[in-house]
Amino acid sequence: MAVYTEVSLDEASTFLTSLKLGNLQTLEGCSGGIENTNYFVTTDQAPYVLTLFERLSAEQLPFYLRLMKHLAFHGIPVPDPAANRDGDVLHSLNGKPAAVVNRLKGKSELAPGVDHCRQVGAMLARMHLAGRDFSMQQPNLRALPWWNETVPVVLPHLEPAQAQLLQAELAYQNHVASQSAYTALPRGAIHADLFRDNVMFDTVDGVPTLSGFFDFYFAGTDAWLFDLAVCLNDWCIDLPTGAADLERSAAFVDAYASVRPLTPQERELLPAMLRAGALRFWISRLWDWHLPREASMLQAHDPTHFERVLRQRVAYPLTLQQLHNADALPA
Ligand SMILES: Nc1ncnc2c1ncn2[C@@H]1O[C@H](COP(=O)(O)OP(=O)(O)OP(=O)(O)O)[C@@H](O)[C@H]1O
Ligand SMILES: N[C@@H](CCO)C(=O)O
Repeated sequence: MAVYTEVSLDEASTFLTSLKLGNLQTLEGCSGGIENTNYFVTTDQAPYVLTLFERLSAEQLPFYLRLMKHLAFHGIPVPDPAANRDGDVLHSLNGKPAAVVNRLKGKSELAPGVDHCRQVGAMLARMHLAGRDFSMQQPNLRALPWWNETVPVVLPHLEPAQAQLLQAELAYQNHVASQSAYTALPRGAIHADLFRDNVMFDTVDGVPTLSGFFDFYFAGTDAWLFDLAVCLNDWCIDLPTGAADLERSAAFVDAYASVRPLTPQERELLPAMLRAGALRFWISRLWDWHLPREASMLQAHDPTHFERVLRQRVAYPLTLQQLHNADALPA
């Protein structure tokens, strides 16, 4: 259940009218999601999603909402936050920060094939390029400094072999981050959490067609390659084992590179960033699992999944040369 703050028909109607989004027709609490209160609403103009932010601070929200607005303006299919007459996209409803965005068509594809990966890869690159002239900056709040802070907190909860892997990987990532190749990685606004459940596909003429990226609430400014690695670790693996699926990985990377060719440093650091992406979600899942926040509404995800992914990425580093048509990738 993802309605933590009730909104009545009258309250929603007044709110939507004030944003000039039309006359309310339906209001339905959305059962998906665990972070925010979401309502699907329809007016005589269009279908929308009304979100009341339960945990994110009003300090961080403008970055996420402005980024979505910027990307939507540049033709990337992402929810476009509605602005009031002063141009503000962050509103307030029933004591909570709130936003209204257009509702994306379709549904998530939780068992993606090669063609889904191709579409997401190409759109990810388009999104990175579209973010180049976004003027706001916010660090990725789940990056190396947070890993260094959080690893000591979760360590006491681990088995010795897990603790050893976690510490060794953190040391390795600190080393990678000190290298000149890492500093030279192109950077910009990244989604940072573009898993299968944060992308929609709609069926157009019988063909599954990407209809949007959403849930930008871990977005930040970071290496584009990290975003690509996070995606490969979710879209292009065998979920039960965490092993890379080479065909889907090649499709994803080729499609990405056909829009934005990878730099030599990105090609070099792909295996290291795949490990970084696995480490990031292993740490956050361990943190949510072992240290649930008081009155938390989060249902923690299984941390051992990302331990498996990390072990796979360490044991079998995925290089571009391994991908079937890696030679054809632009350098
Ligand atoms: N703009 C949108 N268009 C269509 N559906 C949406 C949109 N935003 C959210 N949804 C739907 O609402 C569900 C919950 O949204 P979202 O994932 O953003 O919630 P959340 O509470 O932030 O949760 P979590 O981080 O757990 O995924 C999504 O799975 C999706 O089905
Ligand atoms: N995608 C994250 C959850 C946060 O949205 C995970 O699978 O751990």
